[in-house]
Amino acid sequence: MSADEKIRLTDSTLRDGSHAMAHRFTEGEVRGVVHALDRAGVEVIEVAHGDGLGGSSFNYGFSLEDEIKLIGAAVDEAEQARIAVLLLPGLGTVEDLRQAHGVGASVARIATHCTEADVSAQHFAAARDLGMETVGFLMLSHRIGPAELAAQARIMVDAGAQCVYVVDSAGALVLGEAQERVAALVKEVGQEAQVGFHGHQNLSLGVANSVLAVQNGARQIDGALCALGAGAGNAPTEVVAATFDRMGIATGVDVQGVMAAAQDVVQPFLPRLPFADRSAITQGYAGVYSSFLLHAERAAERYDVPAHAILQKVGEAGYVGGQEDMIIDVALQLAAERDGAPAAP
Ligand SMILES: C[C@H](O)CC(=O)C(=O)O
Ligand SMILES: [Mn+2]
Repeated sequence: MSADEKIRLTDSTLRDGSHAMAHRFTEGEVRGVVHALDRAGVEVIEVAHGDGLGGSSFNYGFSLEDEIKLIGAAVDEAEQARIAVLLLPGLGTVEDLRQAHGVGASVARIATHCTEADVSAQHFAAARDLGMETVGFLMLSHRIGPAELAAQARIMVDAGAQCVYVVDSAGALVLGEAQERVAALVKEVGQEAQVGFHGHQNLSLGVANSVLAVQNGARQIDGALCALGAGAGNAPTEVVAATFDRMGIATGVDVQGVMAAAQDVVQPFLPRLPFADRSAITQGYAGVYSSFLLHAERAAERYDVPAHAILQKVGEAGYVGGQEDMIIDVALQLAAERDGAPAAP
């Protein structure tokens, strides 16, 4: 990496943080966060339902406010930052992408399970036709090895992705595991596209893994203010910015500005600070999708079984995003075992 090369930080407080907020962001909160991040020099700010465009539903949780309205408000508030949206093919549609683009979103992040990059082709093509910048998101990247993951990144780049992310959705990658995956992607697609890293804090390694990602060639890194994100949260943007600055890794971000944004803008509206409690640690330990946390907590309360026990079983079963209903199934099985009833077939 040359000394004048900058690492681009994308802040996902207003998208991944939507999980931790049970998708209850108000327009005022969105405007406040975008204003602070934009003035601090963060180049890309992601805004959407936690599960991406079209996520507001019974299965994933209803948004308080219409996401297209929130995206439009973010665009209106930003002076230099570009507004990104996330889209999971099958959950969000090309029409959702058009609407987001229509109100000014200019970066399309298309997310698939790490083995299913092929379902993203139509969405990358649509995003490129709209003139949007394209980013691929390989979720639950710990589930497959570096070579297989690089092959999936190749599919996304051939479909039109300009950057592909190693997405540690479960916060399960431990240091070298993150590093190897990033290096494999850089080797496979580095001539044509950038590589990014999206870390979660379930094992408290989001920041360390982000540093290793940069040292292995990643050029885009995600964070969220106050770590606001699913599970124990994301790598905190303000900590990533401060750490990178200490290491001489240029981001163009004003460290004092993002620290102030976290403490003065985000912290006051948080229902709870993201925290590596037993459930969130279990997510990292057992490799569970971070956004399953609130679903597991609700099922735990309803069926009077521990959330961490549900998450452990969910990890053993290998469920992926979109299988939120299986959390109820697992909770019912645990309740039946507790009551001495025969387990369901
Ligand atoms: C839809 C997920 O929340 C995307 C993400 O941020 C992750 O997998 O991590
Ligand atoms: Mn995430």
